[in-house]
Amino acid sequence: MLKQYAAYPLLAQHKQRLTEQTLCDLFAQQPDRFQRYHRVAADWTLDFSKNRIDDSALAELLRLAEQTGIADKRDALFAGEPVNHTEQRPALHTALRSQDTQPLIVDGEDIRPLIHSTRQQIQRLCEQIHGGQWRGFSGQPIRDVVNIGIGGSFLGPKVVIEGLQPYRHPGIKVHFIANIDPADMQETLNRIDPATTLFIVASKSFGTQETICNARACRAWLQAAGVAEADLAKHFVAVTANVAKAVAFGIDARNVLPMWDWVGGRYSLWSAIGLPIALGVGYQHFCQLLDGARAMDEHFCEAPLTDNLPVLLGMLGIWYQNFWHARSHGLLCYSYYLRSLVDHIQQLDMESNGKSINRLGTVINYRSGAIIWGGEGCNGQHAYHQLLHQGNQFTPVDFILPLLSHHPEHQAQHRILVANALSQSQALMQGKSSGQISDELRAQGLDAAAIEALLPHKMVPGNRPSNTLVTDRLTPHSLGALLALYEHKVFVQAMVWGINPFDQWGVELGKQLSDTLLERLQDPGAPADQDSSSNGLIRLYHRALDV
Ligand SMILES: O=P(O)(O)OC[C@H]1O[C@H](O)[C@H](O)[C@@H](O)[C@@H]1O
Repeated sequence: MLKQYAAYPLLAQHKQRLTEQTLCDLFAQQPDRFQRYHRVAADWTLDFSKNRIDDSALAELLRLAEQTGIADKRDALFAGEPVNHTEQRPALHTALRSQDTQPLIVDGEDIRPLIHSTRQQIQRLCEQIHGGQWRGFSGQPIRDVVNIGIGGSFLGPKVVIEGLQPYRHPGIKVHFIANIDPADMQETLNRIDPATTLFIVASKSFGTQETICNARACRAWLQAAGVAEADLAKHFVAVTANVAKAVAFGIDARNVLPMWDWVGGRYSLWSAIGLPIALGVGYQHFCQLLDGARAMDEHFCEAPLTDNLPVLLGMLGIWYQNFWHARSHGLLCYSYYLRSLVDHIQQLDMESNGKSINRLGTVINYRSGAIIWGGEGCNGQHAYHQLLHQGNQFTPVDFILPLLSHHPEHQAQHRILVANALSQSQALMQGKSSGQISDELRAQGLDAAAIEALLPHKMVPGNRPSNTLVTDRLTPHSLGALLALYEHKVFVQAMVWGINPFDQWGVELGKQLSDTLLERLQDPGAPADQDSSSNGLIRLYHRALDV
């Protein structure tokens, strides 16, 4: 698909042309690059001037977006058409934050009232828990909320809870149990009191092994603490699309909040999966988070392609993946509060666009989803930035930077963080030439031979592209907008690559195989009927148990 668009060969020519020019050349030719190549939307400014583009390459990239029919495809997404064609479902996460009151029909039913009543349920729960009316088995109010869930039922709420720590509700602490590794659960249980804990079992399917296993173990922990069967309901709520299974698990039907097939797991933090967010930072802040996402939705729908942040981010990603042969994309978050953002965006992007089959069922002959990696700045500077500066992989990155701290008494210290973010993108762009390095070494008193020996090791090639996204302050509104920005970036890229970003069949195989392997692990006398690597590892497990 991609290679058939008229813009494709022209972009390949632009790439050839721009290979000859460094980012510093481009900045010298266009001293107004920041002015030309920055855009503002929904609390965020995107500076994309430090990319290997000029006006004509950018125009061609946007023509490619246009040729893929991005505007129509976006409208189909928002209108609730079955864009997830392998599961014959719409993907209506945007409806969860919309204020539109026009009916939106899915399977013959208007989903607006469902969204509305679920929001009311979330609000009511917040009132009861924050107001101290909801009480545990011994009559004490709830102080700890433990979200048991994994994947989309974990990563989105976690990034928001961490991101909005300055807004946390004083009476509630939110914890997460995701991993089947019992250490995750036990370490959490060690920190909480059964009498004041509410568990949220968050699972769209209510069939995910890790979640159900952890939920059972937490129920047993409550029972062991003396909670009678009749009182368990005071300590459990569920969020799921499979109410029957939640009720069969033992959760009071009145305490089951709905999820729907038309919301993908990794797009679900805006639904009742966001309950821990509302409980952790307050319902009003949860609403502001949705407002921020809606502001980005409106921008995505209304702004021309040339001003459209998700389109620009998406197309720049295509530029590097498909024309400059990048394999990965880094997210460098200069905010402690955003330290887990990369985990969420990793699932969002890699589970959505990690596909090699197009919508027609054909293997694609171009690169699709990038490997997403990254972390928290400045910390990364003292770890993996070495590879960014001197390694031989072409790796575009996004810097994400709130300009102001939530701790004004430490503004001077925060300024150092800002300086580091800016200096890293500058260093990636400019590098350091042999002339500069020789001068420095000479000034330090090194002789010519020593300088010649050190020079290649100290040179920094530069010419490495980056985007910088800044906002004044990380608030519920700006965080919502940021998360929606990346959702739409992923969508734009999927449309250009012609793939379905809303299914995830690849994750099923491991789940299937693990059942058989679990049987072999449970039985020391099990036949060695797997491949020799698996048989060998099973043997080691049994041996370790014996020791
Ligand atoms: O919410 P659940 O049904 O428990 O699913 C949890 C997660 O597990 C699945 O295997 C998928 O990879 C994720 O997309 C999903 O979010």
